[in-house]
Amino acid sequence: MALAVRMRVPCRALLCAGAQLRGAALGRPEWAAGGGDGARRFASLRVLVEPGAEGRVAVMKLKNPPVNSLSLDFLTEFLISLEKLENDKAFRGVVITSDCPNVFSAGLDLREMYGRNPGHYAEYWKAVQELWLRLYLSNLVLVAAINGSCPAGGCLMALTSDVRILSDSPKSVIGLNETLLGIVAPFWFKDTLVNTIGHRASERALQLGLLFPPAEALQVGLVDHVVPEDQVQSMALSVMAHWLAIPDHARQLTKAMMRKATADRLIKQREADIQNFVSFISRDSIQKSLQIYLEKLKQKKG
Ligand SMILES: CCCCCCCC/C=C\C/C=C/C(=O)SCCNC(=O)CCNC(=O)[C@H](O)C(C)(C)COP(=O)(O)OP(=O)(O)OC[C@H]1O[C@@H](n2cnc3c(N)ncnc32)[C@H](O)[C@@H]1OP(=O)(O)O
Repeated sequence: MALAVRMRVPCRALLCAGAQLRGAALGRPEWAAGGGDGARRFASLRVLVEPGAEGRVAVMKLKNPPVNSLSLDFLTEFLISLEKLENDKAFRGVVITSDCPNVFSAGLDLREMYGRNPGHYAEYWKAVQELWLRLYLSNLVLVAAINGSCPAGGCLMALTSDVRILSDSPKSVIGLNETLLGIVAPFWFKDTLVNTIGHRASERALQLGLLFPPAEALQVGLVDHVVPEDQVQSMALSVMAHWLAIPDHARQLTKAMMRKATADRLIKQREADIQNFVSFISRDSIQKSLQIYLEKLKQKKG
């Protein structure tokens, strides 16, 4: 337990203080309790939290339409929700899934990284780091019920979970496709992938910006199960029951033992990583790549 306590992420209080302020700015500082489960069911604008099973599992539904892009407001609300669950001793596991049809998450919000100022980029990147650290080091059992497309930052989020279930649908592609946008996956995205599928498979996947369809994602070990779309959540809850059969303290210490060194690499150089991001994303050539990519996304419709 001591290790688990030591692993708590630094700067969390700072970000959450900022998060509450941001919540106030949104005019929605309070969590709305509702339903028969009282305080156990709560929601912000962009994250729904519902009881999953036997009162010890929560289901977090990402609800940032149309594509669950990880905007700064979304990240803030997600982090507050997660902290609430971490602090509630009743919860031992969380299933993370999407409330948006056909998309788990479109990844980082490109509008947060395009045409803004360095201060904004720094604030955004700090929130992205915080999301990864909080999820990667979570004491809870996390199961990603990936019910749709899961590129880049969406894939990173899924990779922080202990288990990944992917829906068997042509839309459900998953991977770190950053190179396709003309950008580079940061080292801690890469580390998380390597820890999941190994070095050679990661090298290929990262350089080519591969988005794996379900059968290939399963084969390479990017996901643990592929099931029909309507069974993703029930499978997630059934896998969760298996993981919850293990005593928490032993499982948490083992998880920490497996993940701490990877997390520490970022923790030791958070500020430098922010500065790297700001200078990289501010380059004219990178802004141009993002502009072209955003235009392509728009044209796809018309
Ligand atoms: C030297 C080392 C230095 C290191 C520095 C590190 C730098 C690296 C930085 C960051 C890493 C980046 C990580 C990321 O996550 S980048 C985001 C990658 N995401 C994607 O490529 C997905 C893009 N989206 C799609 O492919 C599709 O939208 C879809 C498959 C998810 C869903 O398709 P569909 O249902 O058909 O929806 P639309 O495409 O029509 O989209 C609807 C709407 O949403 C907008 N949109 C889509 N994705 C995003 C996004 N990620 N951010 C913001 N907005 C997005 C899209 O433009 C449409 O908008 P509209 O036309 O205004 O309606």
